[in-house]
Amino acid sequence: MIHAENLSVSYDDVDALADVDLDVDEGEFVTVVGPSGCGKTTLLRTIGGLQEPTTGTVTVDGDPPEVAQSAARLGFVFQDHTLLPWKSAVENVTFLRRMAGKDPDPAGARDLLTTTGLDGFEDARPSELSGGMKQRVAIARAVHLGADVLLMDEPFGELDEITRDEMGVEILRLWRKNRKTVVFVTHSVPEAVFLGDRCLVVAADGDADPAANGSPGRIVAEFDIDLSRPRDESVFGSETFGAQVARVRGALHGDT
Ligand SMILES: Nc1ncnc2c1ncn2[C@@H]1O[C@H](COP(=O)(O)OP(=O)(O)OP(=O)(O)O)[C@@H](O)[C@H]1O
Repeated sequence: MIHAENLSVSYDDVDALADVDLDVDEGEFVTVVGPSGCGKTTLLRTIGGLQEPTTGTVTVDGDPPEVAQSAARLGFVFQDHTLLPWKSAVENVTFLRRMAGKDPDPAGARDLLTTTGLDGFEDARPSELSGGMKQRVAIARAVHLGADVLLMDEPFGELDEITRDEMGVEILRLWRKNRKTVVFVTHSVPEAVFLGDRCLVVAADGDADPAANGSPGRIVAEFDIDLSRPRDESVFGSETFGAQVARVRGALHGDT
């Protein structure tokens, strides 16, 4: 579904990403974990057609990302939820479909808001919602758009740990139901392991030494996550989960 080959991205004086080869299958949930500044957002933006690669190519279902984006086949969920403050939750959810020229389907949007735990808040404005609730609206909006691919950049980064765990369970439930292809960027190793079929570790040389900089991020390790599905909070206490988290942490610290 997503294919990237020999991808590198440089900004004016920063080499952000290099040598990325990546294939994500249809319906797969891939997580990307790595330290701050290693190029995770750059990777996601490049897959989404928001950033031009310096070298290499990316395709989404065989098309350039810009084509996939304009056909509303890509949905984005970012850390700052970018809801329209003057619109209600349900209007925010229907907005992108309307913009894409699709039937806005408010009844479907209301169902989706119920599924994401926002029953009774469909007509509330963003200012009346907590951070977690706003993020649920943003996720419902991306799913409602009907995109095949969801690109999520630290969507739970601003949330407290308990809400974050709940949102993880929620997103897996939605994913099971809608079977999207997901690329999910996070700083959190446990989150990356809990959510993913596969976890990519991105790091740059010198990440262990924050004073060193200048080298681009690369995919330095990749793990198939060996945890059965469906997964819920009970997974967190399991030995297998702990072992997988340790393996990913090891790779982040350069122990591969
Ligand atoms: N528009 C830009 N112009 C110049 N440099 C940029 C730009 N966007 C990102 N960078 C630089 O590229 C590198 C990678 O940034 P990126 O945001 O992709 O990393 P990240 O892993 O997502 O970081 P974080 O986890 O903190 O969000 C960093 O050195 C960053 O400062």
